[in-house]
Amino acid sequence: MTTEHPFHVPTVDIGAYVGQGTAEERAAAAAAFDRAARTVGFVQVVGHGVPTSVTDAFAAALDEFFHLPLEVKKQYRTPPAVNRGYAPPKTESLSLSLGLAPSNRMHDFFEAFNIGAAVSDHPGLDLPEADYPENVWPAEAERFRAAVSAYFDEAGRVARTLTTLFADALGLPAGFFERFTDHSLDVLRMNNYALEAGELELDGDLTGMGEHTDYGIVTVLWADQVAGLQVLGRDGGWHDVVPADGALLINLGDLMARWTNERWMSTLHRVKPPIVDGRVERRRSAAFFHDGNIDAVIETLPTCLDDGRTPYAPITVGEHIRAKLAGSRAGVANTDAEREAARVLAAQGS
Ligand SMILES: O=C(O)CCC(=O)C(=O)O
Ligand SMILES: [Fe+2]
Repeated sequence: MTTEHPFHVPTVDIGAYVGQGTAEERAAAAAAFDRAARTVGFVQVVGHGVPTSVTDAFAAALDEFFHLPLEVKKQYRTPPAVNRGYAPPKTESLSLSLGLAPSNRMHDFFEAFNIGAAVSDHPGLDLPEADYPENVWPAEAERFRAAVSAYFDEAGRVARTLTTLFADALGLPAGFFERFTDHSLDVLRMNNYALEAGELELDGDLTGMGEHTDYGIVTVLWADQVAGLQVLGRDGGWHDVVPADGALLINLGDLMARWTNERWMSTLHRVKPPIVDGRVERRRSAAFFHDGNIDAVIETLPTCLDDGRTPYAPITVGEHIRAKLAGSRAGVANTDAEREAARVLAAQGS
């Protein structure tokens, strides 16, 4: 361990990109984001413009669904190959998205509900149904669909605003990312971390969600201000991170690390809830994954070629995401994530 880089998640105000900020204000925000992306890979984003009324209704909708009986929730399961609907506790293992066996030999205890971009959102494009499946909506949670859809739209707007900022931060022409994201494979994973009393003993080393990097371009993370999320710092240690007041946490995914040849970091993270008085404190989160067009080819950006590192081989969004989901959802260890897996192994024990 070294104290050379004390761990800190920087705050960036993107208000100048949400509204019509001046060129100077935009340049300052882009430069601040670039610094954070190079050194941490996680950012507290403020000035995002998501109304509190939308996040409040969204949080209530999560409660409405997750408080339903397990048997009801299970009606909304889909096969592992379909990344939609309900995922019961202990059915997924995120560390397998890196090709690593879960550290406690158990599945992660989060339960989740996924929605995302569907074929019907893009009439006329003839997108593959397997990657853009239709959503399922729980009939028993009446306000769920409207409230979740409203938040999905806001999170998508924030993600697209961020890619506008990314083009500036990376010295690319305005609108550079649009042709890679006009039918982006966007998914919102809503997570609930809650174990019943009595389930604790069974699980020894409790993992809410195993260590992983996110797969796509950028993730917009809403979460309760409750401990649990841990981020791997450059010091090799895991650090607790909670969203700041009014902030959304933003982190970069593997496709951005590939595009920038790791000038920007796809940072490893996990969820390890602390146990207080013999129980875990319930925690909700929702990760909006902006993953890009299924057919987009991701290769090192022209402005990121000159740093002496060997570029990653070009890959399509579809190839990359399918290998990752086969790991986390279907238990097929991903053998194509050596660089990330090595970083987890180096940090183990810390
Ligand atoms: O629950 C969290 O804070 C993190 C969730 C997460 O990393 C994910 O869904 O990919
Ligand atoms: Fe994640």
